[in-house]
Amino acid sequence: MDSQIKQLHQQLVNKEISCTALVQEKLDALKANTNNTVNSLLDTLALELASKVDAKIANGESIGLLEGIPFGIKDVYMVQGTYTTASSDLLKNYKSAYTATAIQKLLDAGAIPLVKENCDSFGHGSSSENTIFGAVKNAINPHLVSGGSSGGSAVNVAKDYTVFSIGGDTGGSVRQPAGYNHVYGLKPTYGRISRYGLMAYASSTDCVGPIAKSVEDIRIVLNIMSGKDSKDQTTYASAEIDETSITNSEGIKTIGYFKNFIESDAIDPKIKSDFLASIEKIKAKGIEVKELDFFKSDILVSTYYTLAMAETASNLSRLDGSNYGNRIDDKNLKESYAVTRSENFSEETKRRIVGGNQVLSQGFSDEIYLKGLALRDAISVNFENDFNEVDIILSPVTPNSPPKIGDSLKDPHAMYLSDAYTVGFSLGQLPTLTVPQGTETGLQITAAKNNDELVLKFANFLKDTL
Ligand SMILES: NC(=O)C[C@H](N)C(=O)O
Repeated sequence: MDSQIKQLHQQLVNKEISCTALVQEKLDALKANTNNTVNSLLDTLALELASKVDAKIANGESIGLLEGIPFGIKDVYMVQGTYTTASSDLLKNYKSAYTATAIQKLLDAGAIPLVKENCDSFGHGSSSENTIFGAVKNAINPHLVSGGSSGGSAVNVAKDYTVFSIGGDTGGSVRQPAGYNHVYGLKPTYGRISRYGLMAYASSTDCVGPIAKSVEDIRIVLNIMSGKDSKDQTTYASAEIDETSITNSEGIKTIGYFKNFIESDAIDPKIKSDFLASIEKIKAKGIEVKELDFFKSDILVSTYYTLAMAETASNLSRLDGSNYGNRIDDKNLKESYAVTRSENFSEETKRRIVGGNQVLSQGFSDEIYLKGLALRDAISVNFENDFNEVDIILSPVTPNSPPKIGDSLKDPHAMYLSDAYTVGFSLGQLPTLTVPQGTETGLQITAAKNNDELVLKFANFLKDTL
């Protein structure tokens, strides 16, 4: 059985393991880990919840599928009473006053939260080095970065410290670290899962995204978290995805890939040849493959970063030390804001706030911000047209393999460019999943809006094909 959730559920029900022993084993592994995945452990809460599950089983009561299953949470989600630091100095002592909707749904289903996970501060980064808790090390090679921003979450899953983790994906933050650590990571259609209680980075592309070791576990967790929420007006009601509907490849006849992604000078030759070899295997299974034309990938990167920086400058303007966070007092209120923000935000976050405010300022906004919005519309129309021709768009997750620790900090521009294949699908608000097959950093499967089911279906097909 592929699904770790189902396997552990069976073991709990058969009393082959106790929930307390399972939780304790994972907490010990998290505590001892040298990959820097942990910002704070939720050990007291986790063990309390585990003993309740054990008591239920001992009483002969039935338990739900997620009951007693240990999971991790990227440190940008509110969980009442826990530290929620966004890996930043500014919020290093901040405790959540409420719980995010997506996390509450998992808690209601009985899943057990173990850890708030290390990540790039406020989601700003592609390497999980922009953090006050130390760079997260890759699960396969600790000299390399874990990817980001949900690096701690992907490594915890890869190392079996958590059964699944909840990352957040604005421009690739779930998919890219999932690729770098050889696990599955989904960015659902924007609005499928409520963002309430997810610390806002760029609100128009922020998505809650599960990371796990199988398509089936992604499906289970996605179903629990999905749904309309009155606290997030962008959410919509979606039908549950049934297990049997994703175990056949019916409905997938044609897939496409972007020629200029694969022909770009920036792509690592090995990633290119592995991708093209995967395409041949897919064709051999009777699927038609079309080459698609698209904007150059550097246009995707510049459009994404223009809008993401503008949105984060606006979202983070509330963090000035007056209501939350690590306030530093100075001569007067204005100076106190300035010192608090200058001292407590990282270099990367300040770069984005300054860039974002420039993009939004008078004299620049018409030429840059409004142009960014217009390009985003054009990109979305391009995708809609593509999905009239193909059922799925396939691409490598990244043009490059994971860099060495330290390299991304030296060259932020190169780091932005490494997001070339993930950010477009964020701008289009499309469902897109990383699978750990096909290239060194995995493949990315994308479908039309609200077609998350097709993405999971194709992932199962690829597992049997590659
Ligand atoms: N947050 C994300 O989705 C990661 C992306 N590299 C960014 O810095 O915006």
